Amino acid sequence: MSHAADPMLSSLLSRVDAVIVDLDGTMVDTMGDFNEAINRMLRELALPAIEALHIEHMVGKGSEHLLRSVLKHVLALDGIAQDAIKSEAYYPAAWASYQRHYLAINGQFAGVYRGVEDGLKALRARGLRLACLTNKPTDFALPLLKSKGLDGYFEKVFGGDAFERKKPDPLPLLKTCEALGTAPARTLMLGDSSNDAQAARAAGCPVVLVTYGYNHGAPVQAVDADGFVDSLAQLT
Ligand SMILES: O=C(O)COP(=O)(O)O
Ligand SMILES: [Mg+2]
Repeated sequence: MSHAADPMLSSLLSRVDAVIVDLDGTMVDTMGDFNEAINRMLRELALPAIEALHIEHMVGKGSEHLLRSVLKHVLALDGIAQDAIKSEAYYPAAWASYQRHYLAINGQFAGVYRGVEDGLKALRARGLRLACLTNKPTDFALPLLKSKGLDGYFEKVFGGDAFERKKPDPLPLLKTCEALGTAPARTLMLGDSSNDAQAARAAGCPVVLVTYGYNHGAPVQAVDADGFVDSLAQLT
């Protein structure tokens, strides 16, 4: 599908040397993987199942945060101190089980969004350097990118465990710019959620968000960003 060139996007792309691309909700629709791995883990721990819709609102701040939110939800906890202790008691077993199940199904219930490969090819054709920066653990991200044929586009891939803090903290973006050797002001963040946008703003990177990903159940257009695209193909 061809898209009319967007003057705002063209101007933005002409002012950057590199693009940092988010993974979940931006390149790959991983909700099926999250749903499958989480519910296999819950079954193993004899806990109640959770619906995909609830999971979608919990994705974005890394797997540790996701699991803590899931445990709190299925244990129907209300946040008092006693509940935190109860939820934490499940956490080590939940984390071990979740990792095992996620790695076993990684990519099987996930698909690359339409327009992603065309968009990445176009960015490379402009001579832009590409890095993937996700809050997903690096050990989940690397095999996923490979199985979806996306690994070859990126010079660097950093997961949520690569640095001391995750997005929305600016640190992972600043470290990625450092690894690419590019100035933050000339490095575009391409993501799907407020985590990506807040991290980009704080790092001094321009930011464009896709409109189809996971933004904690909130409308992404309300997030402070430099632009929005319905498909990465709009970057062509
Ligand atoms: O795993 C997550 O929490 C989200 O990952 P993302 O940073 O690629 O969107
Ligand atoms: Mg994302």
